[in-house]
This record gives sequence, C-alpha cells and structure tokens, in this order.
Amino acid sequence: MLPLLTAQQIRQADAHTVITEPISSVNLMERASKAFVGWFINHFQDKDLTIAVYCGTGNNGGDGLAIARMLYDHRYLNIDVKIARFSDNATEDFNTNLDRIKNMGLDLHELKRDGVLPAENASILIDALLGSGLNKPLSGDYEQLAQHINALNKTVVAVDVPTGFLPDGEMAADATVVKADLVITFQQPKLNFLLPESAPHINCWEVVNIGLDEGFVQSLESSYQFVSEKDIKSILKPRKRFSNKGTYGHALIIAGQAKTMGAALLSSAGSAYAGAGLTTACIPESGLTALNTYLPELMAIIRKEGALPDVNWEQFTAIAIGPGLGKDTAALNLLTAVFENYNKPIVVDADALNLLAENTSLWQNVPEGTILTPHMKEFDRLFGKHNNWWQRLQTATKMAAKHHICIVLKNDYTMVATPDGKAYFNSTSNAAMATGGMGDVLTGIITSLLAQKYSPQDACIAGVYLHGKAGDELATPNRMNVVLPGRLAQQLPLTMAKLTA
Ligand SMILES: NC(=O)C1=CN([C@@H]2O[C@H](COP(=O)(O)OP(=O)(O)OC[C@H]3O[C@@H](n4cnc5c(N)ncnc54)[C@H](OP(=O)(O)O)[C@@H]3O)[C@@H](O)[C@H]2O)[C@H](O)CC1
Ligand SMILES: [K+]
Repeated sequence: MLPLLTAQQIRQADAHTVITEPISSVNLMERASKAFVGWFINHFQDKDLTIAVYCGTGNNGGDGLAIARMLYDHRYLNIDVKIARFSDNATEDFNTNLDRIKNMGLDLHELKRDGVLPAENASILIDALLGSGLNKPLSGDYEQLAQHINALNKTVVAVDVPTGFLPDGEMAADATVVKADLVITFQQPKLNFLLPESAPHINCWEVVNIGLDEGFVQSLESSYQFVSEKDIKSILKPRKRFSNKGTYGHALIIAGQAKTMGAALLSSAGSAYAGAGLTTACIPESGLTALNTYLPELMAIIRKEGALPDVNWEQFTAIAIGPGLGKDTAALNLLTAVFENYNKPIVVDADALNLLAENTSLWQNVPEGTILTPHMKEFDRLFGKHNNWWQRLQTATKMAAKHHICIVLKNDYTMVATPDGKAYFNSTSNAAMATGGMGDVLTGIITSLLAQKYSPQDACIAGVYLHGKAGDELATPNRMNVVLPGRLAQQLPLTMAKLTA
C-alpha cells in the first residue's frame, strides 16, 4: 500500500530525506524538477513548442525555474518565464534557481502587484505559481492571475498541484484554482485529487517519484492508503488443486422484485463469476424463469408475497441483501430477519441501505464486519447531509470504526473505510462503467469473496479493485464507450486469473 500523506507529512518526509540521505534541499528540488521534465518531454516531444512557465517565489516557483532551465537545456528554446512578484518573500532555493537561470538567454519577466495581466502567446503554460504550500484561498493578484490563465484556454501543465488547489482538507466549493489539463505531481497523488471536487480543476494527473525516503514514508501514520495491483496480488489466493465447490463457499443474494429482477441477476452473476462455489438468489417467484434462463448455474430460494422465506441461514458462508429489493414491509421484515438470524458479516446494499437509514433500531443487530456499499446519496441518507467529499471521508472512517464495519463509498476512486479507522482508495475503474447495474455486480463480487473466506476488509479492497480492473480491461484496449455490467461480470474469471498467475 502507498500511504497517502498530507502536505504537512510530505514536508516532514522532505526534511527527513534532506538530513538522512543526505541531499541538499536545492538538489532535492533539482531531482523533482528533473522528474517533471522527464515526463514532460516524453509527452510533449515537439521542441518548437512555445512554453510559458509561471513561477511564484516559493519552492513551487523554484521548481518552475529549474524546469525552465532544464527544458531549455533539452533544446526547447521558445521558453518564456514569468515570475509573479506578489510577495516580498522568496525561498532560498527559489533564489538559487533564479541565479542559475539568469544568464542563460531565456526570456524572464516579472509580474508586479500592479494588476497588469501579461500578454500570452505561448501554447503551453506550466503552472509553478503555488504548490502544496497553499495556506489560504487565492485572492488579490494571485486570484486575478489564475482567472486570467483560465480564460486563456491554453494547455496547462501544473507542477505538483494546480495553483489554488488544496492538496488535502476541505476546499471551498467556489475556490479559484488554475485549471490544469495535466498535473505532474511529486511522489504520490494528493488526497484531494481522489475526490470528485477535483474534477473541475484537474483533467488528469501523473505521479513522478522524487526519491523521498521510502522507509520513513511507510513509517508515517497515515489513515489513508492507495491500493496498487501488488496489494491485490498479495490478497488474492489462487484456486487450489483437489478443491471442489465446497471449498469456495456458498453465497446468498437476497435481491430483486418483479420489476427489478435485473439487479438480482447481476449481483448473482457477480458472485458466481467471482468464484463462489455456489450462489443462491433469494428472489420473488415471478423471477424464477429469468434466473434459470440467465444463468442456470444459480440456485434459487423463492420469496412468496407477504411471507418470510424459509431459509437455513447457517448454510451460507456469506449473505448480501438489497439490490432491487424495494422498501416495502416485506423487505423490512426480511432485512430484520437477516440481521437477527445471521451473525457473520452481511453485505448491505441499495434498498437495504435505505431501510437501515429509515429504521435506525436495526443498527443494534448489524453483525461485526458487515459491509455497507453506498453511493453518495445512500451514504448521506445513512449518515446525514454532507457538503463535500472530504467531510464524507471523515464520516466514513468514523462510522466504520464506531460500528466495526466496512463502508465501501462508491466513486471514481472508491474508498473502503475499515473498522480500524483507515480508508483505502481504489485505483481502477473508468467512465465507461457508469451504467445502472454496475453496483449490483460489485455487491455480488464482494459477497463472493466473503463466501470464499476472505476477511471483510480484503473482500472489499480486492472486490472493488477487481470490479474496476475488469471494467478497465474491457474499456481501455477496445476503446469502449460503455461497459455493461453483465459483460463485466463475465470478464471477472480472466481478470482474477491474471492477478493470481
Ligand atoms: N517533497 C516534495 O514534494 C518537494 C516539493 N517541492 C516543491 O515545493 C512546493 C512547496 O513549496 P513551498 O515553498 O512550501 O510552497 P509554495 O511554493 O506552494 O508556496 C509558497 C508560499 O506562498 C504563500 N502562499 C500560500 N498560499 C497563498 C495564497 N493563497 N496567496 C498568496 N500566497 C500564498 C506562502 O507563504 P506565506 O509567507 O504567505 O505564508 C507559501 O509558503 C511543492 O508544491 C513542490 O512544488 C520541492 O521542490 C521538492 C520537494
Ligand atoms: K503549481
């Protein structure tokens, strides 16, 4: 796992590296700038590009000056450096880099606090005005300049963090931020890159390694982790020789009404394709033909109208409840019965989440290790209205710890909050997956992994990863605009085989 550090912790890691490597801070700046330039020249190979580098007078600006110098050395000769002298302060490493660049023959301009905005002919703008040192929202000269840059509608590549973007913590919804087409960020993605509030400001981001002390980074207490493929490979277990269906558990999916049988089919398919030895769907009688036709491998328990189904709860190694279930009295009675009769972790999704939100007394019977899989609206129904995703992240980790459960809060970088108060950010998935039924398949996958005896935490982290990875494998090479959930479920055996090979 990659610990996701706050800006303050990154500064600590920075200072630690300077002392222990040892390396001077200006040489660390040189290394960071070199890493930026390495990525930049690979991506923008035309040396005739006209480039403007906007620099502040802190270390982000110092990076900007070093980057301009290095690009010039790489024969990008049309470089114009604009230094925003909006503060009387400048860092030592900024000044060192200013001295280094002064006599190289590049165009250097200073922007003063006189409100005059610079003319701009360059086609690419490098934003090195402010980085992770941002300590208040942009205002005055910086805000005006940021708005001016945004109005130019040029390609903007930001150094580390777009100017005005808070790397972590609650960011005002109306904050002015330089809009970046690409952010080349140092060492790790910043926490707020992973939250939807970044969407208007950042089109995409890339991480470049600047060699901060790995051991020290790992030793820093971080509540937030970024999940990588390596982590999933170490979680997933290959299927064993001499195993049989009993080895891989029996999942029960309680889902579907007459008009929402699709949800039951898709979550059951998710469970079957993710490898549960047996999958039983608990469905209304009217859905039986559909179930048998869609996937004959599935088994059924019939729900008769108004009556609780006769279920031998203990025969199941994992249970999910909710997709397409509805919120009528029968659904509530069923959810109550599941909580009362089953004391192992339960996957609670969709309508079951809404029932839990409306009937708070149900909480007292929620088994430890239970997994809630809400999207944003379901999350707010459960835990109250939130103004932004940073707040949701805090609530998710708090509630997971309070109730000893896992919360899978779905989004581009789905986060899994665990009972120890941590949050794990997923790195797979894509926009082609934004279709109805995708969440149902995810519920099935997580339930399947639980049935196969993965811990609730591992089932969530690996389940979310596999779901996104299968979607990526379908969408990316084939340039598919939309990936349908049923097709994604069918991809799972291949995705899992590659990760356990
Ligand atoms: N380990 C790494 O990742 C490395 C990162 N590097 C680069 O360093 C920057 C961070 O540099 P820093 O000097 O800490 O901060 P900035 O350059 O972002 O900001 C400079 C000063 O600007 C002032 N400030 C903050 N917010 C505002 C604002 N809204 N309006 C006006 N001014 C603002 C503040 O100074 P004050 O005196 O006003 O408090 C900032 O200190 C990081 O992003 C990387 O690019 C290193 O090069 C290598 C290691
Ligand atoms: K920047």
